[in-house]
Amino acid sequence: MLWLDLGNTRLKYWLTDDIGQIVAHDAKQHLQAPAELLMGLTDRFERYAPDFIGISSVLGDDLNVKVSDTLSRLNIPFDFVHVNAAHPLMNSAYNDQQLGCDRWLQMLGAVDKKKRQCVIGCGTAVTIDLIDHAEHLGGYIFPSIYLQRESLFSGTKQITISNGSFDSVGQGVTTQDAVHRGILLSIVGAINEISHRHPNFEMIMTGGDAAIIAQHVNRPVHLRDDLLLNGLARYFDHSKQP
Ligand SMILES: Nc1ncnc2c1ncn2[C@@H]1O[C@H](COP(=O)(O)OP(=O)(O)O)[C@@H](O)[C@H]1O
Ligand SMILES: CC(C)(COP(=O)(O)O)[C@@H](O)C(=O)NCCC(=O)O
Ligand SMILES: [K+]
Repeated sequence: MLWLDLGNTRLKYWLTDDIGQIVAHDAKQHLQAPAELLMGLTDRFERYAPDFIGISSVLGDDLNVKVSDTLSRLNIPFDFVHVNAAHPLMNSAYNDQQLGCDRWLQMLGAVDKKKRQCVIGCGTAVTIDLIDHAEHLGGYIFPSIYLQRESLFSGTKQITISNGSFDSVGQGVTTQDAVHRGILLSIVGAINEISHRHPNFEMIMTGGDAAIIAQHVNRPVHLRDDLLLNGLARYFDHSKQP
């Protein structure tokens, strides 16, 4: 099986064998041209010869059509995930016409009827979702580190910070540090606030920036970079069962 996760910044793929072990995987910035990036991967995908391609996309219909056109050339069956608020594994109070497919699949990959869970996606946006014994209560969306830095750059005259590392939440004494620590604090502060409000929820984090952010959260966090993959596998496994 080949699994694709089309996020707002990066295209991720995983190739799994018939017992679900990951055989190959990669993540690449698609620079808002995912179909073109995919074109460059088609011969590799053909060599993999998967029997099915399962796709999570938050890129919208126009890009999804271009992705479909590219994949159609491979003669490999593929399908996009559609959010189902009444899925047997998890019921959601969220508007399922609006809920991002990646948020839903990350939850589907983690959901456990016996637990209260806080699932945090650290991608282009940071998403926080609360699941109480397999009931999705809803969640939060806010800009992640690069989006926040870009908005300061474009929204102010004197802040022209465009690179640097997000590695501390200590107060800064230069613009460079005040910007990077302020942004990280805004994200970590929000997560710590949600964690404080829901002390008995298990904290689970995924996404490209999970490792950077988790280390500043004031409670143990389960880092799961396979969460969306697990959700894709559960979704398509479920859709096959009678
Ligand atoms: N402007 C940028 N410069 C460098 N890295 C970036 C930039 N924007 C995003 N990234 C990186 O891309 C990754 C995005 O995470 P990912 O979970 O793949 O997001 P999405 O699912 O939204 O595509 C993160 O590791 C982040 O550090
Ligand atoms: C919130 C998101 C942009 C996160 O996407 P990502 O950061 O993984 O690219 C995505 O889940 C999305 O487009 N959601 C639709 C709006 C909603 O979930 O309410
Ligand atoms: K947008």
